[in-house]
Amino acid sequence: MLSRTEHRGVCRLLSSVMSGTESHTDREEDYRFLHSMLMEKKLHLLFKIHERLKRFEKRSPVPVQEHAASLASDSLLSVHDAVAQRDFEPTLPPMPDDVLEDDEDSVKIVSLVKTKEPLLFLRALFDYDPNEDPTVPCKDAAVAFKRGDVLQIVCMEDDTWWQACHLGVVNTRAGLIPSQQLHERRVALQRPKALFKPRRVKPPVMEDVDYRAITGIHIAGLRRSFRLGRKSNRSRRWSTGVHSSVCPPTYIEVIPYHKDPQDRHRLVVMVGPNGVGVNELKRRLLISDPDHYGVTVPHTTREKRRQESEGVDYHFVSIHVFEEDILNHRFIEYGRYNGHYYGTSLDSVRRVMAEGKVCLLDVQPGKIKHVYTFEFKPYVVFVKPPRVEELRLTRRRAKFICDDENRNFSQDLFSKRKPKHEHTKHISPMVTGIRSMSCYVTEEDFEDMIDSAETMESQCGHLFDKVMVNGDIAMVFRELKADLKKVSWLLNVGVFPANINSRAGEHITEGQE
Ligand SMILES: Nc1ncnc2c1ncn2[C@@H]1O[C@H](COP(=O)(O)OP(=O)(O)OP(=O)(O)O)[C@@H](O)[C@H]1O
Repeated sequence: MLSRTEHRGVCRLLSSVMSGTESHTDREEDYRFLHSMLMEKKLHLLFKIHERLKRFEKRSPVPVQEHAASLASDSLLSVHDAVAQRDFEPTLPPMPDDVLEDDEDSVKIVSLVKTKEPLLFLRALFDYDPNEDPTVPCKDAAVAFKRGDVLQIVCMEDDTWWQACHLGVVNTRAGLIPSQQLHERRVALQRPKALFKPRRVKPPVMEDVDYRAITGIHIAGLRRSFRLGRKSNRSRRWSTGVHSSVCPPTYIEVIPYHKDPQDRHRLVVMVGPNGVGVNELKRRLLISDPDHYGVTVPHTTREKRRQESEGVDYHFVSIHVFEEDILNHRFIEYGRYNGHYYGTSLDSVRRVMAEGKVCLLDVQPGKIKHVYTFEFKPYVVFVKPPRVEELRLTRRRAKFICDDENRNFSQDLFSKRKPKHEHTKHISPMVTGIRSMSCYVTEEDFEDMIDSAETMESQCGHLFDKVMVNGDIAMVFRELKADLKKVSWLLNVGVFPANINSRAGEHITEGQE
């Protein structure tokens, strides 16, 4: 901007120019042209530059270098040459020979070059509060966020501090956030402390070597899905040694996802520790809208019972067919119980989705990867327990219900629990003819649940789209239902495997995790 005095000077000069030219411009349009040209802002700036140079000249500057002029000319020429030879463009690899041998008339090679410019939205996988960070260069210039928040990245040039703003927040401003590298370094420094954190470690339970890997319990018309090994020695389920090899969760790239009316619903995967309430929530969703929600029908190699129907209770298949499906990676998870195979297939998920329903799938966190594909676009809900005080309050009357088939299994599992009624009917109004027993949960189960949730979160937290603390069941259910109605979700892309649908269904034998 010109200063007031400079502006006044320029105006005076220009008006004198104008008055001087009046005698030479006899046409109105010439006059207008000259007027607009002389009043141009750029011209004023040129005057200003000229003024400055004149002032600089008066100081009789000495050349910094003797050859500055030739250097300037050299650099100018080298820039010229780079532009002329299009040197600034990325170098493409040579055309592969075999392509040229093909019968194709013409070949077009398209190369997508990713520059350093951020394209991304990131979902934060940890909480950050600049007020608690003594290393932040300026607290006011930093952005606080909670795990799960989606951040729009503005600049990633600095290795330590990136710039980002919250997505979808009105009047949001960009600010500093710790870079992935910085957060990883910090976690690595804290890790030794975490490793020495006292944890309850239980000795392995020998009976579990032959534990029943599968349940098939009716709960309100839905068969309990195969969380294989859920009932096993829980201290072993999340084996040690994983922490040391896994990078700490930092950020994950996400893309906006808008469901078109003709698109299938995304698969809803629900995970959580034993007894936290995953099935309870599934059951409530199903009852609330059976036309909208559906669950998978499992496969089994055991004999069909009188009261059961093919394709409703199970898909009854031969051992040969089942094993072939295992080899062809058709199962998300499978296992053996009492010498029979049980499993949840990818096709059973597809079937529910093809009916236009939201498929509710309940798997172990370790199996999420089998459905983490563009086909299923899973929305992963992690159900975690509240603090132990709230658990005690809310679960005082909660029971684990098992039918006859799983009674022995249940007795193994909950050996510490005292069965209240040996043979009571299921509380579910939709279940008939199944004798069941119920067991009260113990303090130890609560602790297990909390421990297990912590481990799941630290190991698979980056896969969770939604974390729900299951305290007040009515409230949690309302929140979940509202959440699942949202049409515009964000899809994690950072975790999609390169080879989609390649290998599903890891082999799990009895007692193996
Ligand atoms: N928020 C809650 N408040 C009170 N009771 C609850 C709550 N959530 C679940 N329950 C009860 O806790 C018991 C266990 O719940 P549920 O069967 O859904 O657990 P789960 O996560 O499916 O575990 P598992 O797969 O090991 O059976 C059930 O009796 C259920 O009704």
